[in-house]
Amino acid sequence: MTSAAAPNLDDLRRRIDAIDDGLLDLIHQRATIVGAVAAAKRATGSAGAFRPGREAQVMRRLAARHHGPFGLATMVRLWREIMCEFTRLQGPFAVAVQFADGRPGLWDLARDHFGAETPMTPHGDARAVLAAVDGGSATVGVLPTPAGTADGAWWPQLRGAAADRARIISRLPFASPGSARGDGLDAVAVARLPSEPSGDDRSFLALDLAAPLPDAEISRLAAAAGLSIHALPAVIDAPDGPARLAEIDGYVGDDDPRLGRLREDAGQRLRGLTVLGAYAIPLSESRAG
Ligand SMILES: O=C(O)C(=O)C[C@]1(C(=O)O)C=C[C@@H](O)C=C1
Repeated sequence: MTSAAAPNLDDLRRRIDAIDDGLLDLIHQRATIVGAVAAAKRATGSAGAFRPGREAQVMRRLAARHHGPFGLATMVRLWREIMCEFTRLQGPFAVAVQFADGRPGLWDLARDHFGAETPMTPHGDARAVLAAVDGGSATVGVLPTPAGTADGAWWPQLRGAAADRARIISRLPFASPGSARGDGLDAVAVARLPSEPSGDDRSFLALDLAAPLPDAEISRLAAAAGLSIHALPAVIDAPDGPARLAEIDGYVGDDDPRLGRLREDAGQRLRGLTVLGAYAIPLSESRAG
């Protein structure tokens, strides 16, 4: 009877070295291709390096392919770092984060999502984060996901008609909160980018109402227009009537014809309707992160 020779540690490490060399060579090849992607974007006048919809598609494809003992969440972290580096290589990329009351949860989520080498600045409140995004000193702002009736809610500030206004463009964490010091915290990212669908999205609408409307009536009006309400997570009282935040299943762009139908059916009850943005549904909702 022959027994298989015990693996030789030096041989195994030589194989690891060869794999590491191969991985690094592939990353260098990827850099060359991303350089060509940037040139192609410039040639077609296609705005901006950062494409959160495309990044979500890349992550979903890799997550579907992924198997074995190497953790999915760690794989996502590696690719987040890779894609953030390739975003920075195409142009300035900086992140403004709400970091209030010494609570570092959003900072951790932002750093994990946008990369350890991306410049990040802390801001004491959401208004300052949005000012940094509007003023261009930050490409992206990271803010708590809107909920409830909080005073100083930031989402009403995204209402407006300007085509280049800041919009919600992603939700964090995309896979796992890791060791973020936030205890279940989740965040959204805002940026002055044209929003683009990832193929599996949710959208945020601000509904400026003339008077309070029951949730069931909002859902009925939305359904009649072909829109499915995922949640009605937040409301504020404004002098002319309440503003409701609606989270919609699927992607809704500024010129979605369903919005016209909703305006028509709601009539005087709806004073204003703004698309606040959309986000790719995180992997953590469809698969353990
Ligand atoms: O596909 C692009 O547009 C790229 O710029 C490439 C890339 C990547 O590294 O895969 C980098 C940045 C974008 O946010 C999305 C993807």
